[in-house]
Amino acid sequence: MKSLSMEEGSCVNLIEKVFATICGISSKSAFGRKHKGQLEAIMSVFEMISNSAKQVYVCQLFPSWKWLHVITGISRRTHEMCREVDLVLENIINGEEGKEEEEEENCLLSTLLNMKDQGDLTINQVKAVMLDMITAGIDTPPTTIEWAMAEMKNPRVMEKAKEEVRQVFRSKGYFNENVLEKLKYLKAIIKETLRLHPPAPFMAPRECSQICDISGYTIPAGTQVLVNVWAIGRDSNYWGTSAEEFVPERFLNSPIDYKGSYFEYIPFGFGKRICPGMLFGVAIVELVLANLLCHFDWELPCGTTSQTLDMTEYISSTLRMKNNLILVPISYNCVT
Ligand code: HEM
Repeated sequence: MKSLSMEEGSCVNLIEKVFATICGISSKSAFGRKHKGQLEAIMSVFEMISNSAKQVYVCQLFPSWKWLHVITGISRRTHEMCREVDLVLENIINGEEGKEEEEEENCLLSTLLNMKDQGDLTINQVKAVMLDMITAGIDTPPTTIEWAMAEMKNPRVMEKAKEEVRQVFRSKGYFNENVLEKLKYLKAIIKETLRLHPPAPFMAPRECSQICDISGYTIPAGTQVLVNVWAIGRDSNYWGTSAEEFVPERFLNSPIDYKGSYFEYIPFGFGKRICPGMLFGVAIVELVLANLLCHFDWELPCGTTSQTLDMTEYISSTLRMKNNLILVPISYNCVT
């Protein structure tokens, strides 16, 4: 977590800071020790895909207008982007394949390449998994961290979180997977953040396999269906009169988890296509937040108060804060 060092007392664009750290963690587990040389290539793939995901295409609403893609040049641009992404992935993979045996290590890419050598995967499947890791795994944890820190504008929540994190750090001297288990309130904060601000508010689209009836509406077979996780998370039928408020306590002593078996709470989706990076993603968010809260006090910049902090949402590749969260870190020595 060295890259999380902050300049005392100056304004910090939190998501930018956290993004770089998480990109490093994710690409290290995907690409191993050599990830540093690949970071730029990985980021270029991420940029290309997320820029294309930001576009709204008319034929998503009117599928019979697909010809519009051809005459407006969208089809051509999409093919060009795919070729470019493919080339970058090819270069990353060739770099890994060219490694001497003693250089090989236990990262996702080398595991996938071993499977490919044994005939269990094709090269296109290897590329597809790596692309999934980059596109689905890099943006979601930083977005969650930014929203969690913004919601902790409530001093009661912030104080309680800092107290818990610092107490645990004092008794252990570090954070690892076992120590994170003790951070019950922090875990509740993350759950509450994902309830109000799910980074993927519509999950992956589903296709209706047979005609069905929902609340009097007939949904024909083959219809693309989007599940509105965001609206479900704010529905007062499930969350009561405080549905719109940030109250982490609702998750203390609650059986609701991330596994998609409580349909009122599905920030990681559910069923066959539930997020495969769930455990990894939650661990990253917990680890980064624990460190931020342990080693720093946080203030809003001059002129901003918890009432005026802009919490407007913005749909990009994930559901982000429209205006990045700017905070002022004050170093805190939690050992003394
Ligand atoms: C806070 C962090 C994260 C959140 C909230 C999140 C959320 C989601 C959601 C809602 C889906 C769609 C699930 C569905 O439609 O049922 C998804 C899919 C996916 N996620 Fe995550 N995710 C997170 C982190 C990660 C990480 C760290 C990785 C990789 C290391 C990852 C990899 C994936 C992949 C590959 C898919 C696509 C699965 C498929 O299409 O079958 N996610 N994620």
